[in-house]
Amino acid sequence: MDDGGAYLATMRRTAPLVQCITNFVAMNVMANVLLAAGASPAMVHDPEEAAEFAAIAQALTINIGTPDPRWVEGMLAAAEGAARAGVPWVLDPVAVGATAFRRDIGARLLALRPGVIRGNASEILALAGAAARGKGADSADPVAAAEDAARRLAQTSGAVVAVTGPVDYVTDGARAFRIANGHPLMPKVTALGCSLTGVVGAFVAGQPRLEATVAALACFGLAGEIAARAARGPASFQTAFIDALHAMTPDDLTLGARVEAA
Ligand SMILES: Nc1ncnc2c1ncn2[C@@H]1O[C@H](COP(=O)(O)OP(=O)(O)OP(=O)(O)O)[C@@H](O)[C@H]1O
Ligand SMILES: Cc1ncsc1CCO
Ligand SMILES: [Mg+2]
Repeated sequence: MDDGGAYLATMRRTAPLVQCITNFVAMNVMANVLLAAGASPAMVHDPEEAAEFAAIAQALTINIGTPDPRWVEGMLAAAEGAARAGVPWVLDPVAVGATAFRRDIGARLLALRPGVIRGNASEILALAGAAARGKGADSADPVAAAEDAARRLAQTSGAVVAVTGPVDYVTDGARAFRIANGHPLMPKVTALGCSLTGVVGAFVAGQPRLEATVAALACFGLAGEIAARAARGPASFQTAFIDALHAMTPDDLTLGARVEAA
């Protein structure tokens, strides 16, 4: 797992169409982050078209950040459409432990077998059925506390599970990696995690799920490190982050990725 650049190069070459069902907070920044990374985002969520669109996308991502019943119908239809068409899909279970509504949505989506689940530590703990201390969309648990839950969730769901935070942890239930890239300004910009879920979708389109997810996380974290050098605070950081993602070459990623087997 020492050539993250190859996964970035393939993603750029194919420029995958990524269908994003995401929250109202994330929609604009997520689309811009995906364009900067080299993918083609499309925000398509209504049940009238979500399943049909999933069959023409190269990846689908579903984020439950600001749900309502009609959007949930669109999420379920899209996940089913993706499964029928063999399109990989990524679940971002925002604040899944916070309310009964979110727990129910999380369980229904999990039953539709996401290829990857990407969340912060509190979200992965809650989705796995363990005690979690999430503070709404923010994590209140350390990544290390969610590693066992992530491994179990990967084994029971068949998904690759990514827990993000200061050091990310990714597992398919058998193998696992830690990714040390990133910067403390990243959680100070809302929806960067949601945007990362989109980038994970772009990387897993047509590529092996575990390795592509690790490469996506390293790429995202490295862009954060580069952006921090030019930033004066969270607002200028967001701008610099999109620029850094756009400027990153496959060689930059291979040299800058800090990935270790766990
Ligand atoms: N303290 C930190 N230091 C370095 N990198 C971090 C830190 N916290 C988060 N990150 C990085 O920020 C990115 C987003 O992860 P995070 O866990 O904050 O997502 P999230 O909680 O789902 O965010 P949001 O819900 O706001 O979209 C990841 O690339 C992660 O590695
Ligand atoms: C702040 C916030 N609230 C619901 S979704 C979201 C974006 C970060 O997950
Ligand atoms: Mg999140």
